[in-house]
Amino acid sequence: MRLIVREDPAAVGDYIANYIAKRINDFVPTADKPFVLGLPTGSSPIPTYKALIKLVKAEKLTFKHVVTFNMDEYVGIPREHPESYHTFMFREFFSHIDIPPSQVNILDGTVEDLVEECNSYEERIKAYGGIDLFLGGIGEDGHIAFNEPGSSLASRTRIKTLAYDTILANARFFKDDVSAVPRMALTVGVATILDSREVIIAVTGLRKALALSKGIEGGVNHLWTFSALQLHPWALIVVDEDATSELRVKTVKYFKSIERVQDEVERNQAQLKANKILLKQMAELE
Ligand SMILES: N[C@@H]1[C@@H](O)[C@H](O)[C@@H](COP(=O)(O)O)O[C@@H]1O
Repeated sequence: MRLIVREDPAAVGDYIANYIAKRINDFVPTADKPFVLGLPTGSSPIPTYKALIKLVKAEKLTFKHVVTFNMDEYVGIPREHPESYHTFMFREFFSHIDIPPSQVNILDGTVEDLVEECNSYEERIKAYGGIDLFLGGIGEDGHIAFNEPGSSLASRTRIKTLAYDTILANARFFKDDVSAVPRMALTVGVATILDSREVIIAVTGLRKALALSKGIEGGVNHLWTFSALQLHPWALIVVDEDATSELRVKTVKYFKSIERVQDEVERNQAQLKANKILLKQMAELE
């Protein structure tokens, strides 16, 4: 696991957007071999979406050959509802980039057979060869997607009853009317996320500080489902300064030193490469 600390949510968004853009561009996706990207809703990924939109508008990135799978969706509110995750994704992201809507996958919480919807979602992910990179956020209680405290760490896409904490936290999107917040959701499981080749989590703000420390400094624990990422070989957590408030100074220093050393290694490698090119040019001149 790596932890990257940036000053504020905007800097977190820029870092993640550039990281994702590099991954997609290096992958060189085609129609036959698309890049498969997992995506979240919530306020945490908004700066990332804004920065990705800028990259697309500057023609430094295209989503033409990217297929997306969203983490979750409420049960029982229509897709057109202003607070459905379907509406959120098109409003905040998809309608501003060049992704063909047919390449967007979002769970449908309005179908009659919800179990079948969840099972076929897993099948669709498998049919694409799995998710290359899953971007996520976390709840204040450390949940990832809608894997509420106590969720199985081996869980797959399924129906979940929301925790009261989550209902209260999400009431802000429903004019603070707690009774209007759906009680259930469809969500990818912890194991679905762990299966992806790479996971990036954005954590910003003081209210996420306790969850961040539990997830990073505590053990793997189903009460803080985000902590399961400790089992992932390629997990990157990108946070702002406020979110580090509950971490030990030593933890923050440790992860900052890793980034510093890595930057040094990359600089040295770039210098070595430049030296080699120079030597080759000199040899050709002789
Ligand atoms: N299902 C979503 C999660 O995927 C998201 O991570 C969380 C945090 O949202 P925010 O980023 O707005 O704090 O909200 C919901 O519970």
